[in-house]
Amino acid sequence: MIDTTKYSILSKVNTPKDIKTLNQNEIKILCDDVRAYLIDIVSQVGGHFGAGLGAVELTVALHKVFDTPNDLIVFDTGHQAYPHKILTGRKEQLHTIRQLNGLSGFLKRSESEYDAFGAGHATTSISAALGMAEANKILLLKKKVVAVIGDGAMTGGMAYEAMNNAGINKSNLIVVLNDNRMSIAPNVWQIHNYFNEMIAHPEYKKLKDAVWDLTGKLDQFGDRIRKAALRLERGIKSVLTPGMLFEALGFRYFGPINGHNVAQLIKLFEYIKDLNGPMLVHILTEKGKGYTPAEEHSQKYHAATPFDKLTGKAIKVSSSIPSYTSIFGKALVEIAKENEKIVGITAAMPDGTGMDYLQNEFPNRYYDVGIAEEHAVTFAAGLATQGVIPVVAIYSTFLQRAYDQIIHDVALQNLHVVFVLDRAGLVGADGPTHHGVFDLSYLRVIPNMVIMSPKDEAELRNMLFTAVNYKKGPIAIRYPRGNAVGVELENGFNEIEIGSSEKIFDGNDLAILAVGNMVQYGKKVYEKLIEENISAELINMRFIKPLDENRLLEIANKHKTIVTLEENSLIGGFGSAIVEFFSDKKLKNDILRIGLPDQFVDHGTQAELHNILEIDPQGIINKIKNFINQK
Ligand SMILES: Cc1ncc(C[n+]2csc(CCOP(=O)(O)OP(=O)(O)O)c2C)c(N)n1
Ligand SMILES: CC(=O)[C@@H](O)[C@H](O)COP(=O)(O)O
Ligand SMILES: [Mg+2]
Repeated sequence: MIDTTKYSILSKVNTPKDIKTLNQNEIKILCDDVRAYLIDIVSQVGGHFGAGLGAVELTVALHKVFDTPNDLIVFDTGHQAYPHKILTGRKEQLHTIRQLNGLSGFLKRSESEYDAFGAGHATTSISAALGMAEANKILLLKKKVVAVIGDGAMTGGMAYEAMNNAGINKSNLIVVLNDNRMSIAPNVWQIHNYFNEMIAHPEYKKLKDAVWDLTGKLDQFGDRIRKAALRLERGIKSVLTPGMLFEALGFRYFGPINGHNVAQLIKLFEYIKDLNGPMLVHILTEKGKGYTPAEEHSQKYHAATPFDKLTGKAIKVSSSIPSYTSIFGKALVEIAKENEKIVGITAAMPDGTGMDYLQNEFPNRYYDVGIAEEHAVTFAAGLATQGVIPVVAIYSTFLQRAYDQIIHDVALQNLHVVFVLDRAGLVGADGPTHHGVFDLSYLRVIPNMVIMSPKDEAELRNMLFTAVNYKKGPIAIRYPRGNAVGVELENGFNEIEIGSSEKIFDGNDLAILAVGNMVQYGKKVYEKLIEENISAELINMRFIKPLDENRLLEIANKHKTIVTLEENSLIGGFGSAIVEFFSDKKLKNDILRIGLPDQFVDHGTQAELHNILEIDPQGIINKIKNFINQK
């Protein structure tokens, strides 16, 4: 908890109405206070960092000029909204952010009337804001609507779908493009290259200088001509800069302007807020602005664990057990060394997915397509038609974006695409927008799809090797966020027979069928039940599709009670597959499905959430005992 009274102006600001009365100098101090407070809090509790630092002046200017919450500000993605939370009545709670029962790490309508639209996934803001702008027309409302979107989120196709629609409708909508040239990693936005080439182009420079010299010679007309020339230069720039792209989509383009000059931002927003039609304000900012380590290493400080404010060094020592992500990244390089047909694809998440290992080793076999998951999948399908083996690494939650592409472009054509779903299961602090809890359900219904989940990092390596060599169609591997188990890794790889399972422990009283990381909980449950003289046969099913049917028939004959364990929604997940199998075979066993309920799960640590949802060992045991004792 930080005492906010030490911030001279922020201590007097609780909601945007308190900003309206501040003068220009107090506004500047408020920006410094918000930045300092953000650094204080995130250094203590961790969270998203660089983006918020880069959005301080923008956020202050927006709440200064617009009448929020009546006027609507729609932040894209939401990780940059900590300054927004500080200025909209939540500064005292900021230290609870992303913690159980604390503030959400993103925008959440149920958390605040100032959060016009929920966020978490990128590139939704313009579409949502356009909906609000059109609602204004239909309901004869007078609300101003502003979308705030980063250059990374602008690599998502939905942004152009929305802008096209806004242009056609001539909607009253302001889009602020917060351009810091960064996504999480350096951004892959071709517009940046165009912009750089144009401004750097000698012809552009000659033209600009010629105009400037000309006005110098006509100095008897003094500044009037120079000002006209400046307008001309701006006109040329807006033709030659990204402005042309947005102007073509029907947006009036303003910029690029300095996104850290709060006075200039206020002046511009005051000038445009009552104009009609779609407008785009292009601001240039620095991710991590105001905190040197975050300015110098903005990819590293995109999100931070608690750190020493003076040195920037992380306080928590990381575990010696490797993450599943790093195991995947290293294994992919090992396998790619022996198979030149393999390429890796990420949707703007190279280090989050571990694809950065391939990027470093084989840069010309690595693709960062931007925040464009839909494109990533169909791009992979195109590669696969030519015999290339694409490994598409996309978080479980973000792969939801590309559902039709998986069905229509990959599975229907039975193309060999390897899907690697990191962050499968409950991810923890990022909460319901990021939990990867539906992939077993959404993939299992797709014909031709093979789905497997490793019990530990050694099995992950072999599953990746198996998937790359499968060749008969689409195949997916899913594993959780965080550290693996800490088992010994073998040298090389062993292919796993598709649809095969593995007996971990024998037992006579009941059978536990587990997939993925839940096998580890199954082991703990086995050990605790043995202490109570209950012997549970534990099977690592490995494949959610196809199922090991021979194993299931053997289990059905041997045990009356069967328990399934998965970290996925129970609806349509692994347990559902087992129930379907037993029903189709007219088998009369008692089946207890343990997994995630039909609800959105809030944020907290993974352990806290497992405990609350009773999918941790003790919760599983309680459920098994209750089930066995049921009449
Ligand atoms: C659909 C989707 N894919 C990936 C992500 C992961 N992600 C979160 S923030 C981010 C980069 C956003 O870059 P930008 O919009 O430029 O914002 P900045 O962090 O630079 O302020 C990415 C890729 C996401 N939130 N949503
Ligand atoms: C805002 C966003 O979507 C990403 O920053 C995400 O929070 C990353 O998740 P991990 O921390 O699990 O990589
Ligand atoms: Mg950016």
